[in-house]
Amino acid sequence: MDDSSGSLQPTMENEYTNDATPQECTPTVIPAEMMLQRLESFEDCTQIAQAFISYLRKKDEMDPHRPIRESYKPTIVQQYVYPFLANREHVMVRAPTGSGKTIAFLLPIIESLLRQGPNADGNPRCIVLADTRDLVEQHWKVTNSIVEELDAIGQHLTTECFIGGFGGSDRNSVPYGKFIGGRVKCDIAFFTAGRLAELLGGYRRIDGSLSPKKLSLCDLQYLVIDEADEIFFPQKFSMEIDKLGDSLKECYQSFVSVGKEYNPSLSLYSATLVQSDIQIQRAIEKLTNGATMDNFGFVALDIVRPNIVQQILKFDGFIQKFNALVQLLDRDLKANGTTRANCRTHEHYDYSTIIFCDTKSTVYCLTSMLVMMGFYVKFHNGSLSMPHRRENDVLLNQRKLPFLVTTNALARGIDKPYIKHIIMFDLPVTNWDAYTHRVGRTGRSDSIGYATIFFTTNQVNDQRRGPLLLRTLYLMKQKLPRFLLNNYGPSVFSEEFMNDIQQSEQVPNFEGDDTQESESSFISLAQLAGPEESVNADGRDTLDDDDVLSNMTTVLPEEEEMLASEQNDLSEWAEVSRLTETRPALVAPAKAFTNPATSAFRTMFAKINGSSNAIRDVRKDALHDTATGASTFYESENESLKSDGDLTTYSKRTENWKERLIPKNFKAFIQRDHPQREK
Ligand SMILES: Nc1ncnc2c1ncn2[C@@H]1O[C@H](COP(=O)(O)OP(=O)(O)OP(=O)(O)O)[C@@H](O)[C@H]1O
Repeated sequence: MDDSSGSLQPTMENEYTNDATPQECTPTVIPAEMMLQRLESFEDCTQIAQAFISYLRKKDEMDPHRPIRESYKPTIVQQYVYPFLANREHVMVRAPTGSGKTIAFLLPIIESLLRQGPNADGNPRCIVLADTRDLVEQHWKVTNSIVEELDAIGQHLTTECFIGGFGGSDRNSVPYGKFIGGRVKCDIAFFTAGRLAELLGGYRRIDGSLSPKKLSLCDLQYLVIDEADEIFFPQKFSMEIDKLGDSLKECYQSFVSVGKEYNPSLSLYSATLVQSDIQIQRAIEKLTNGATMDNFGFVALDIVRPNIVQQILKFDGFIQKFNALVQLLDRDLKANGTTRANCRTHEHYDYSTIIFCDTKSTVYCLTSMLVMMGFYVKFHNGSLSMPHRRENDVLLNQRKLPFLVTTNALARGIDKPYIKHIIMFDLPVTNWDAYTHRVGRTGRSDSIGYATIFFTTNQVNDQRRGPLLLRTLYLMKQKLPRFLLNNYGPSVFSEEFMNDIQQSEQVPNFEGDDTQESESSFISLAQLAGPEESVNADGRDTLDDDDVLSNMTTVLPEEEEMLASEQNDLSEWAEVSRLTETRPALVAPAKAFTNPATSAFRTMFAKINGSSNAIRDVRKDALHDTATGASTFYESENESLKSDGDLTTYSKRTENWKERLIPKNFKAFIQRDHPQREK
């Protein structure tokens, strides 16, 4: 035990203290007896420790960017979650991205299931739910790797993974999601929300039929919900969660009727989970047998991420953003020792980059444009078919892919080696939490990562995202750009804190520059982590439209085919528009061009093709000039939120976020000031 007085533990490497925090709160004191229970060493669960250590070592070997570890010990979140799950209690967990939440739940659950011996009826004893197919598949693969290690020491567990997305003939080629006697039979089952609801039976499918029941919850001991705040986000998976709640209630009732107890542990995880979130509270009511917040343990670590160096670049318009993107990608190629001309055939990428956009249409347009300019780039979004996702996955794992353009579909949970740079081409629109998750795709497990954030000055950013961004940077222990501080500081920080800053020569930079990596090959990117002027709206060191156009190369035929076939896959983007036969061909869904946000691209396409008439299926009223495109989009986005009646939800989320209390000294804390849950 580190502190028998039970006082707050500085559990992260973060000794920073500053009294003028945006909001003050007294962290909960950890009772001394609680501190005793944490798992300080893997060897404390001797039976299976070796399997986990061996898995972690192999994982580290796959990514040389990670720190070299002589020995392995549980991360902070793993230490504190362990006692809750070992005692099969309910727990909510908020811990930074890349801090090891997956092992935090797998370790105690696997240990407990192995200790109990074989499962007589074969129904799942643990269900793990996550928000995207990619993440569910990742959890399943991590578990299988550990199961393989366990097999080697004579310990056996079975797993199955159930996700959708394999339509038609693909379904038969999927080697998992197997049924035994028409039922789900395994120890640990992994689901997306839709597949789980479907397999619970009585779930209305798209064709109107009701699904047959293939899954029984009667042996369930653990229900794990990863990215819980996303799963419970209003209107996202509410039908699926209702279905799960109904099935659990049936079990509670049937057990009570025969005088037995049924009380599976519910555990929720996310880097942005908030205990006071009303959606979380409602979900708890649905998914437990009358449990309240008082019956939950709450493990909360702050989102400090000094190992992810974040730089904010400010722009006035869309074209400038694109110019900067091109420059950044060129620098990233240089850091990998290659150039645009050779990037398709480059042997191994030591640093891959993920570019986040807010809409599918921006993803399509950006991908098309970058391909035209000679970059080797693939795209991802929620509509992409599983075979194409798998293709991207393989390319990334083989280090063949330098750039992936995506929506939030890849924002959460994905843990890939070699992702070194995150570019946020758009800031998150509806849910600010996505910021934390997006930048968290790099800097995994204490490695160094870089994130470049594009900030466009417009009304919505001014009113909402500017302050949110400033606050988040502060909480993540990042450098605060002067322009954000001047514009939004007063609405985020106390007067006292602002005065301190104004008097200081330097903009606060809580870590200094020593977080920069020494690897010289990457220094070009690291150097960008300076002030916002590096690539900026002042025209210095940027290309103008004509430069951009002259830099374009013809789309390679196979790339064109790939884009066409991938887009043809997607029913909502089925209509593919080819702009010209003779000039550099561009393939993009016609619908993409009706989004004002992408009007800048459309204008460029028009230039390439000589005349805007060459663009088919473009609504005339959606045509904006490049300078106003982005701001019009943000205004219209605000309008559509209003007209959809979503504005209340949006502001509620925002307010909610503002209410989030971070301990005064940014130290990890654990809350356990409630009575033991009745067993
Ligand atoms: N005890 C440990 N020691 C060293 N590395 C670890 C340890 N536990 C987990 N890791 C590694 O840390 C990485 C991140 O873990 P994980 O994917 O569970 O993060 P996470 O907290 O779930 O992040 P996110 O919020 O993004 O989902 C993984 O590659 C994992 O192998």
